[in-house]
Amino acid sequence: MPVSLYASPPGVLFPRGSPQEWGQAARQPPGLLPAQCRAFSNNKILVELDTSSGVATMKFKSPPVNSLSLDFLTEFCISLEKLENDRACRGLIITSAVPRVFSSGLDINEMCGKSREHYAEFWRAVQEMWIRLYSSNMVTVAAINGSSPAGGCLIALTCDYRIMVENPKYIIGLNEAQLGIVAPFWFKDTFVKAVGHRVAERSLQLGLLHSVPEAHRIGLVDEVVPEEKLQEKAAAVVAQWLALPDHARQLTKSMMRKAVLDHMLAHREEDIQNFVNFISKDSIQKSLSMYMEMLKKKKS
Ligand SMILES: CCCCCCCC/C=C\C/C=C/C(=O)SCCNC(=O)CCNC(=O)[C@H](O)C(C)(C)COP(=O)(O)OP(=O)(O)OC[C@H]1O[C@@H](n2cnc3c(N)ncnc32)[C@H](O)[C@@H]1OP(=O)(O)O
Repeated sequence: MPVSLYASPPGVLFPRGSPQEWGQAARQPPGLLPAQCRAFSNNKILVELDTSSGVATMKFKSPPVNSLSLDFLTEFCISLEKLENDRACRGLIITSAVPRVFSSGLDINEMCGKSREHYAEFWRAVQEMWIRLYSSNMVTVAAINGSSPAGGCLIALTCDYRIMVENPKYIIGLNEAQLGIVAPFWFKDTFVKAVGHRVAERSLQLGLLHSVPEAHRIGLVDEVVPEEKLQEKAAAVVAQWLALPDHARQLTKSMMRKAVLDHMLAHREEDIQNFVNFISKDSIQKSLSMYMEMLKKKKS
């Protein structure tokens, strides 16, 4: 019997309507998947569950860069909830269906020129995503097949294990400082837990985006593999973790993560207010606009 780490985290994010309705239309037609495979999909995420192994693969499919918009976060949380509640699912591999990018992090458009109410709703969705993934009963593995700055890196850090594809063009890190913004305390805590205080402090203050070998060296990613080996390696890692009794692994995970999770949950509303006040400042809005301009110029 799975042990609930945080039974029913606050589900304020979800739209009304039956979760069963969601994704039905996008189900794979019968015959395309092996009998032991179930799939559901929405606009931004595809999930395939292999019921024989108990492992689901979640693929981000929101081009051009899998940015974490409010819609994306909502669909991500609904997908996580469906899997968490599915007794056939014990492990989750998160990866990208978009070439060269795992996730570009929070959608900057959601943080520019919007109302305070919108910022609050958006930030609650970011929190919800992290709470669900960080407290998941499932074994979670990030199969990072592209660049993964800021919020993208947070998703990877929130998993139990990170495997990244070796590619000189890919980068990963919490680069918020480069945008003139600040990684909130629970991004920082998640990062510190993975790489230690000194490495995290330097990386966060400088807003570093690490190459793949460097990310491996500092412990930001656990393993580096060639692209063609990624899925096989991720499946092997999940199988290794799932070989342990669920209750022992889940309680250990809960114990290791409790302090960080409790801290966040205790300060959740305050964190939303801090975000809204911070992001509404003219100076921050200007920094974000300049960063978006810079991204666009880089292309031309
Ligand atoms: C006192 C304390 C108070 C606490 C307050 C807390 C505040 C904390 C606030 C927020 C935390 C923020 C977290 C974040 O995640 S911010 C997002 C950071 N992300 C980035 O910096 C990544 C930016 N993107 C890239 O570097 C690249 O796009 C890439 C490496 C991911 C991919 O490169 P490439 O394949 O070359 O694609 P393009 O650069 O050409 O991009 C294509 C297209 O997509 C747009 N775009 C890219 N990233 C984003 C994004 N994150 N949001 C929105 N849009 C994005 C890009 O502009 C291009 O658009 P187009 O020109 O219109 O095609």
